[in-house]
Amino acid sequence: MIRGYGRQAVQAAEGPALSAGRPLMRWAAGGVAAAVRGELDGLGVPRSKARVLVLVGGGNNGGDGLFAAGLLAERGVVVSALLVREQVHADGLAFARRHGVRILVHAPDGAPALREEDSAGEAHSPIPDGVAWVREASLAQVWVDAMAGIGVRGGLRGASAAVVGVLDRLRQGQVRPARRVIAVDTPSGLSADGGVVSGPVLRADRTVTMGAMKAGLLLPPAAGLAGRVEVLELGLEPEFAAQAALVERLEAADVARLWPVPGPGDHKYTRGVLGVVAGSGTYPGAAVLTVGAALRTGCGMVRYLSKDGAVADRVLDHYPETVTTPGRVQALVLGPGLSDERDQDRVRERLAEVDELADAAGTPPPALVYDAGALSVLPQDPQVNRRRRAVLTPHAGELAELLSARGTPVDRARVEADPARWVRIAVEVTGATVLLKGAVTLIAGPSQAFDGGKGIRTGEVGLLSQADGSPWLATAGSGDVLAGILGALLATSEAPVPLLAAMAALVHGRAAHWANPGGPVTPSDFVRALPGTLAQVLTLR
Ligand SMILES: NC(=O)C1=CN([C@@H]2O[C@H](COP(=O)(O)OP(=O)(O)OC[C@H]3O[C@@H](n4cnc5c(N)ncnc54)[C@H](O)[C@@H]3O)[C@@H](O)[C@H]2O)[C@@H](O)CC1
Ligand SMILES: [K+]
Repeated sequence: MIRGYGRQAVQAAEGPALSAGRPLMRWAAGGVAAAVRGELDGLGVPRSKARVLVLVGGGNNGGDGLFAAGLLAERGVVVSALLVREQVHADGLAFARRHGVRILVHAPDGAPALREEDSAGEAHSPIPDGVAWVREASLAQVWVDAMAGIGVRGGLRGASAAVVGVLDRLRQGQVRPARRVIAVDTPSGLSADGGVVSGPVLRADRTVTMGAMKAGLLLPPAAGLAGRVEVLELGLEPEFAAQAALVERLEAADVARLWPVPGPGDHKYTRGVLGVVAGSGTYPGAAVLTVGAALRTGCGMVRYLSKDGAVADRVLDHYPETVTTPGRVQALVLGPGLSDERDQDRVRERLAEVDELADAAGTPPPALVYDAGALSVLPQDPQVNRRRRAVLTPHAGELAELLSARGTPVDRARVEADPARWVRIAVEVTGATVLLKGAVTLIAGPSQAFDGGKGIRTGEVGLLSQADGSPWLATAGSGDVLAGILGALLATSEAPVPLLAAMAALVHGRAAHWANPGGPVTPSDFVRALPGTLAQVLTLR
């Protein structure tokens, strides 16, 4: 489980360590310098030709950058530090100077002039705007962004913002992409607390974050600017364990631990039966994908309940193990491949039938996945949805539509600008668990949905963020597969619904990768890859 912390928690965790005199900044700088050396090696740059530009802000983030600059220069790398503030970390600056880092000073906010220090760091010779540091930037194979970390307030302004603008233009104009950007702690300008991007940010290839993962690095859209994120723990694990996280992310080992693996005493009914109401004359393939995904995720039985004979025949052609007679189910997937009003009537009818069967047997009504065409038939009463373990699987556009139809007007762009906020609002408005699909999938659930669950002490935060799939996953039919995986999990496990949704997202993303690592995949490919993916994940149990 990866836990993402906000600024307050980081400060609370670091405070005692700093008071105890632990040299956190030196360790942090050591990690940054190692990451820079790793990137230079990856680019095949010999140490004698290596050039690095470090962007230095006025706080401790800049301090990390200055110490890292000194450590690199000590090893023979040509390092320039561009100070975007007049006052920077004094010890860091002294250290950098001592090791021969070239110091360039950006003038105060807004002013165009730049100056360069002489080797003693005393006399400053004015130099024309854009000459020294832009030349250095274009020569450097690695840029290190240490302008601001968790101490940033609002979007980048002044010299920092201007520097990002220049570097972005420089990067765009270059044919040769052989350069890496490493962000220190966070890409400067991003908040540790959330995923909103409120100003210019230098997109990083890699972020070395200090002490623990920051919530903002797990949340879109900010997460998309951080590149590969690695945590430098700095021995602060016990301190962070005592802090509250803002968001969580399941890893494969968590999924393995939580997965409903059948025991010797199980039979098809104890394992769980899933009903599927999906597919139509217009989109028959959705039924095949949803049923296939559910079967290959593993449940006792899948009942295909849509009463469209032609679609049912197609499903049976692909999966003869599908049962097409009505009967009791523990979970129901509603909506993939359904679109018009007639389809929605069908959803209501099938749901009523299934509920009647459960009622007659005195068993709880099935848990529900509302996907695509079924989102519009979700009951208005949040209590109803909460009670019956309902989960919605919209993308941003569908979420905006759903909220707008329920008296909370919002459009797709606003959802995409702050999905963590809107997914929580959607939980409040609907009472359901909401899985918001995207490059990063966010899951939020009503607090009750996290309760109990066989002593599972994960998922307490109420917000989960999964980034398991590659952009190749964004293809028609991908959501039908996710709905099938999730349905199978809901039918077979009583774990808290948000955890099941996060598990489904992880397995979905991994199966797509497993089907064809690094290349294009079709949903049919990743349905086929599901059993192998799961077997691999379960080795971590
Ligand atoms: N607390 C600690 O001892 C440790 C902190 N570390 C580093 O210290 C950082 C936190 O340091 P600080 O609290 O000093 O804060 P930061 O250095 O993250 O941010 C403060 C700096 O950003 C500038 N700034 C703030 N908002 C801005 C805006 N909108 N536009 C432009 N500039 C802006 C400030 O003027 C100041 O120069 C962490 O992110 C991490 O990199 C590490 O050295 C590990 C140990
Ligand atoms: K930074």
